[in-house]
Amino acid sequence: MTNEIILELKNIVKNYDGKKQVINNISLQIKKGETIALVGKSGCGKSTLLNILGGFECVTKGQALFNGQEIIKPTRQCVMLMQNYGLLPWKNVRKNIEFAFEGIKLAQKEQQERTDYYLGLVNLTENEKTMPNALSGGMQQRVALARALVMKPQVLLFDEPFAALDTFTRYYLQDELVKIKNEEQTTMVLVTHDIDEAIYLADRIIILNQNSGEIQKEFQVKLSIPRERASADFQYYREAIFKEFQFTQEQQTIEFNI
Ligand SMILES: Nc1ncnc2c1ncn2[C@@H]1O[C@H](COP(=O)(O)OP(=O)(O)OP(=O)(O)O)[C@@H](O)[C@H]1O
Repeated sequence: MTNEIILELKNIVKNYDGKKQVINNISLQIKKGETIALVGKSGCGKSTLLNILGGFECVTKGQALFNGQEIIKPTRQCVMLMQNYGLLPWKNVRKNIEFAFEGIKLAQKEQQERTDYYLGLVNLTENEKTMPNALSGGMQQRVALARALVMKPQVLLFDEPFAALDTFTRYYLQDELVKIKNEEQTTMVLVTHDIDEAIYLADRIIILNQNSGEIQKEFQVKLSIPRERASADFQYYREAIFKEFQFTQEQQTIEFNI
């Protein structure tokens, strides 16, 4: 991670159709190479914040900047990976990855080399001719990851990337992300409901508050990489984050006593 700021939110406010503010005066600076996890209860605005960073939503007030420039539309420098992978079912793995080169001028040789490299990085070299419907969910997500990486983006945005996968596939893909982070120094912002995933991957965890639309708390995760899920230090962060959620629960009115 460097000290250079790559993404910056300056006092942003977001409301849809003039309704309640989903995001209320959030400011955030993200450094080049940093991994940020956005967590919070359902509806607190995590995806909205990610969509603003990706250029899919505009802010109502304030500024969202990428390398100092206002974010106005999605670009190949800041790529979003969705939960549903978005693969083209009629193209094999290799062709799905190469699809990323559509519309850009890049020498054939460079396209081939990049595709080979990232197929290897996500461990899919042997499956390059396989069609998406013959791949497991985890493999499909790895294809989507490789397709994003061949563009050599500066930022990867993930909206609950592994939520649909079983626990062990999720662990495996989390390790893939750690590997990519080490090898590519890509800045990553991920929305997740999984506290362990946040602690395992992030340099910083941002908890958004559902009621106020503000940042409720920030945790700097000062654990060395690779992280040990069963370690006492890991548990320390789990407890601290769970406490944060319980704390807000105590503020709510209890509707049922069973
Ligand atoms: N395009 C939209 N138009 C109107 N309202 C929207 C739109 N997108 C999101 N919202 C509303 O904004 C609020 C925040 O939604 P958002 O999807 O950002 O939350 P989230 O924290 O990602 O939720 P979840 O964890 O359930 O995915 C919700 O109340 C949602 O209904």
